[in-house]
Amino acid sequence: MTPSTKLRQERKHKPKAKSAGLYKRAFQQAFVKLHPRNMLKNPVMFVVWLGTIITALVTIAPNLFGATPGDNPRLFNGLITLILFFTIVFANFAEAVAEGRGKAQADALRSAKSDAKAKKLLADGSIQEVSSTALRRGDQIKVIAGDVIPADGEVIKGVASVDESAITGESAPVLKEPGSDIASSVTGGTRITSDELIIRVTADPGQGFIDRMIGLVEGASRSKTPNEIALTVLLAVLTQVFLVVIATLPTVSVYINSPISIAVLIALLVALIPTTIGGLLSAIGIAGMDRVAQFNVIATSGRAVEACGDINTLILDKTGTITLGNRLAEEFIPVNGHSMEKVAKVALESSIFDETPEGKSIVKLAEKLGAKLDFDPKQAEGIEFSAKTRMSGTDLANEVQIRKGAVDAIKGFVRSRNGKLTSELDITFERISRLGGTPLALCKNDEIYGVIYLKDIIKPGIRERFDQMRRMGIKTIMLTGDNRITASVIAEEAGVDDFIAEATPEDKIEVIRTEQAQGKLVAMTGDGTNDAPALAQANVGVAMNTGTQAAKEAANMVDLDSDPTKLIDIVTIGKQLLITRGALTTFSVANDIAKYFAILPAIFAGIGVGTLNIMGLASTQSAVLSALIYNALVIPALIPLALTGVKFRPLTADQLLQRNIFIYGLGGVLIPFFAIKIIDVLIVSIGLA
Ligand SMILES: Nc1ncnc2c1ncn2[C@@H]1O[C@H](COP(=O)(O)OP(=O)(O)OP(=O)(O)O)[C@@H](O)[C@H]1O
Ligand SMILES: [K+]
Ligand SMILES: [Mg+2]
Repeated sequence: MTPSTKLRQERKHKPKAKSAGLYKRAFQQAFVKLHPRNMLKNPVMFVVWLGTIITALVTIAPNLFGATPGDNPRLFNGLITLILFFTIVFANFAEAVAEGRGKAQADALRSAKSDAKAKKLLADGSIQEVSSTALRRGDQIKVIAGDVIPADGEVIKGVASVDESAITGESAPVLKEPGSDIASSVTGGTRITSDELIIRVTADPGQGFIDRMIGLVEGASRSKTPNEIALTVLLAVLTQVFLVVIATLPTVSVYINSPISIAVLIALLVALIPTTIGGLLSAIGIAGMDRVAQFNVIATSGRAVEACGDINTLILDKTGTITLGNRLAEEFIPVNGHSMEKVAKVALESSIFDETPEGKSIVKLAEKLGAKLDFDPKQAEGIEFSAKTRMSGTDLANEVQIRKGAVDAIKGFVRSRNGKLTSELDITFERISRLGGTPLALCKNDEIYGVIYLKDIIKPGIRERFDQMRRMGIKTIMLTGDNRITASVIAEEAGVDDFIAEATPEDKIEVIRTEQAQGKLVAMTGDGTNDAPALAQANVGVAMNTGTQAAKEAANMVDLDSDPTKLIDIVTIGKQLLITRGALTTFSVANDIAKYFAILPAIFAGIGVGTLNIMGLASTQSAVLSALIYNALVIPALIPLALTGVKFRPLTADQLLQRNIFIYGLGGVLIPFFAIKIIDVLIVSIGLA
């Protein structure tokens, strides 16, 4: 099995045998994590950790803090110590399982990485073999067929095919060549399968794409997100409040002449502080990033995944996102009395240097119609398409300028040369646009020859996805460089909430800023260098892996499959992460009510307040033990939910909140009543209390 197929399988489905090993390792890790330095990171569990030490002490010396009530304090204190210890181990286990899934992925990635030798080009043109770790940004290297590309870089010379399956899992080779934004970027760890390339290194060792991916999936650079920090602080405050309340109990108990043992006090404290969510919190966060990775999306931070859950506005471009994107020339429509032969010839001339799919399809259609070049391309110059000019074309030696592009752009070009504009052009433009196609006007100097009809198809099922977004309360905006009519037809058909046509790269940032100024969180997906500023401006920017280096660096997520509609899945995962955290917090806090009623009678046992024992538990000791055992077991019981997330439904945030408070709040109050009662019956029957 090659590393890449291995990686791919890892991503798509995890074999069962592997997960057995994963749990075993996680269990070992759970004990390693008992180190106080690690425990200090989690205030709630640290309190349990301190409690365990104290109960261990009073197991050895029951009268350490004064005489203890009860028949066999050693056994009782020993049992509490054991249960508390496992409460911590279970919490550590949850985190270790979540981390372990990432580690398995990182191992697969590492096997795709090579420490191969690199052929470095020296200033005098000679080649020196160096270790790939010796390469620096700006170095030039040579790779030949069969080599693993030793570093991330940009092709400056040569044309070759590269197998990128180590990253994308897609085995079809990709053509790499200089110049074109997209095709010129290569990733270290991928393999060149034909010819040779000269590459300028763009990343220092350890900073490359695969290195970053490994770091991310391993959680090395996973820092707590603002939401997570806020919740940790809240849980710490809650813990402190309970600590103060319980610290006052001994005074009260002396006053009412009902002495309470230190072990019972600690048991009550641990039962009341939010150990369930405290124990599962980091596992939930790690699992969120992991789920995004399962979708073949690399998030640069947990914060980015989380931000997805709060997104109000989703900005998508038209071509390739809402439509299939293989915008191909369907037809040439002559205007101003020109013949089809003439139009096909000018169309061919306009596109011989155009490497975009649009350009290549125009050449193909023109050649099919019999068009031939009557000049030497070496004597001509290609004018590359840019999103700003919305035109491309060819300049001939004799000052002849051939252009094709957005109709208003070409009209501007012809007008500036005092050319004549006719209504025939406008009619054709409108007819194509109404079909949802993209019309490109075609001109040679000041003369318009015809219109090229670029046909594109809306992706199947996209309408349903936008409906789903709407139900979640997310507004969708289509942003396109195309004309208003085409944009409105596609927007209508696809069912987006709003659209903006004839958008320049500057407009894209402006749209995002406007939304953000209204307090909205914006997600956007894009692939071009001209999308980079907008990707950086958006709260969540998802770059396509096929996109340019600039786009990938500006974004906070990279989609390895380059499927722009995945933004919709990522938003779902982000939402799910926030919902899961909220649901388990609700459940954790609601649990306290039952645990409180279970332990309370034990506190006041000395004054015989039997009526407080509403759960009818066997004895004060069995009540304390049952509540604590439940408290410990609920953590591993909820690990699967913490890792896979609460099932997601496309509802608005308010509807979801109500629903979850109902399910996890009410469930959280009721479940422990039954569970603690059952545990009580069990431990009495085996004679533990
Ligand atoms: N190769 C090309 N040559 C000339 N003109 C082009 C070419 N490709 C696109 N155009 C014109 O430029 C306009 C803007 O194209 P561009 O690809 O920048 O759109 P965009 O802003 O990325 O939006 P979208 O991808 O949603 O269409 C197109 O609508 C078309 O009229
Ligand atoms: K608790
Ligand atoms: Mg585009």
